[in-house]
Amino acid sequence: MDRPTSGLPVFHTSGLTKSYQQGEIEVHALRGVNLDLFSGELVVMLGASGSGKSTLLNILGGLDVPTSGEVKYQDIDLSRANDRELTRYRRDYVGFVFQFYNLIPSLTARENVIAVTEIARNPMSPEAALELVGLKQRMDHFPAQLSGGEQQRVAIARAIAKRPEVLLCDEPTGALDSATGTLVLAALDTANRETGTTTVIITHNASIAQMADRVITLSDGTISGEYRNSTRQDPRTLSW
Ligand SMILES: Nc1ncnc2c1ncn2[C@@H]1O[C@H](COP(=O)(O)OP(=O)(O)OP(=O)(O)O)[C@@H](O)[C@H]1O
Repeated sequence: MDRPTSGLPVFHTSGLTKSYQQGEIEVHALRGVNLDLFSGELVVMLGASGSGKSTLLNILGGLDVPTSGEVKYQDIDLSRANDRELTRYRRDYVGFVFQFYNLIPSLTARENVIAVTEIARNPMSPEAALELVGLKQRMDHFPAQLSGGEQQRVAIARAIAKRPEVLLCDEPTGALDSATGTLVLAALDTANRETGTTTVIITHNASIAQMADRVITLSDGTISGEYRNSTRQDPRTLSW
């Protein structure tokens, strides 16, 4: 079933630009992005390599700041926030999932999640987070005893255990084969449905788009396309 989103934008960007100086050359990673993201929706962001996807995600997540333009999370102005405010924003509101899982090798799956829940304001239990991603039976395994897909699901459990308002995923299946990637996408789908966390997944892979409420395409630093799926497809039924 397609889950309606609330209609309230949680993120608002207008005229967002980001440039990097590389020696003599100025690289324009974002060239004026106008975007609203709505509470609870699952957005897939597509685009060729170099189109600006990671740059945009990093700005939404408070890991980077724009060169010009506006970016707001609710009433928090991320374009004007200082380092301390951005750190607090990330800690209190944002979960990240990256292509590489960044788990601590000497800690079990459960302990990797506990490392986050111990410092969160209103966490779910580590066991509940691991169960949500289908790893109930693997909680006491170390990363080296888990497959790539299982490690990524631990990383998702770690990201959602603090009940973030926003879950930002940069190529979460980039290092995985399609069967394993499907389980990771299913974990993200379940986490979004069950926790209501606004979710953005960036990918090169257009076949993932059918699992989204909304699909946004970036080309050359701007939004070149946007559509809403009439129904969200279960990622387990996607072929890619
Ligand atoms: N820290 C940086 N310094 C200089 N240039 C950068 C930096 N980060 C990104 N860029 C440049 O900005 C442009 C957009 O990069 P970005 O990583 O956002 O694209 P992307 O769509 O996520 O690409 P990919 O799919 O390959 O990860 C690219 O030309 C990239 O080389």
